[in-house]
Amino acid sequence: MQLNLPASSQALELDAVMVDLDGTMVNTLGDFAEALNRMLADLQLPPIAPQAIEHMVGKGSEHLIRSVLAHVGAQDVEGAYPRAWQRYEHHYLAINGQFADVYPGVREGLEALKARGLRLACLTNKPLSFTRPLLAAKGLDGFFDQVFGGDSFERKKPDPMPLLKTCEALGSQPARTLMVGDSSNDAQAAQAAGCPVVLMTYGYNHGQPITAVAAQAHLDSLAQLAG
Ligand SMILES: O=C(O)COP(=O)(O)O
Ligand SMILES: [Mg+2]
Repeated sequence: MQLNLPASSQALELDAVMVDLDGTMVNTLGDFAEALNRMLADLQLPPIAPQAIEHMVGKGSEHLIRSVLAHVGAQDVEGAYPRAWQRYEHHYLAINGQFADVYPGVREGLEALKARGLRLACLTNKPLSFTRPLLAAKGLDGFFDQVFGGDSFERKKPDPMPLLKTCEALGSQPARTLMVGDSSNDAQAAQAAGCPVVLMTYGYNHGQPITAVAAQAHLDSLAQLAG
């Protein structure tokens, strides 16, 4: 089907859409802050502010934990990492979704894409064991034919591998499969995979303006895809 992008003369010929999770569908900064600060308390390390965490989200949990340990001045990041991961996983699963909200327009946008007969996948760098319960808790799980996390494949976004594997699972050509994301990781992966990409302006992009990242469109709400 054809998808017309707002503020663009471009129409995309699509069979499927891959949708990122953190910063695109759900504002999970509160969950990250809660789980990370409980982890830091267990390790007897100082807390971290949510604004600092926002710049570290996007490249998966391993990268996030290492960045946080370095930020709070852990003496030996690699030495502290195994226990940090174990405490983080424990706390994240305990609070998953309690400090997180679905962004306005997400349900409307997903409903509109589904109504047009597009196959949908959730493709996130978040571990799959965190992803499935979060989608269910927010009532978003029913939209997706496929759900893949940062540990579903050998490599994560910005590598194109997760997108190519997801296209395969959806039975859709990359050029006819739209990536909807919020960060340069999504855009780089899409470009390398040969997928069109649209970027949401409200998410997390390592503290850099997302409008500086090339995309078919930059949108303030997923509901704009419904138009
Ligand atoms: O967990 C992360 O690092 C970010 O996840 P995302 O790919 O859904 O933005
Ligand atoms: Mg994201």
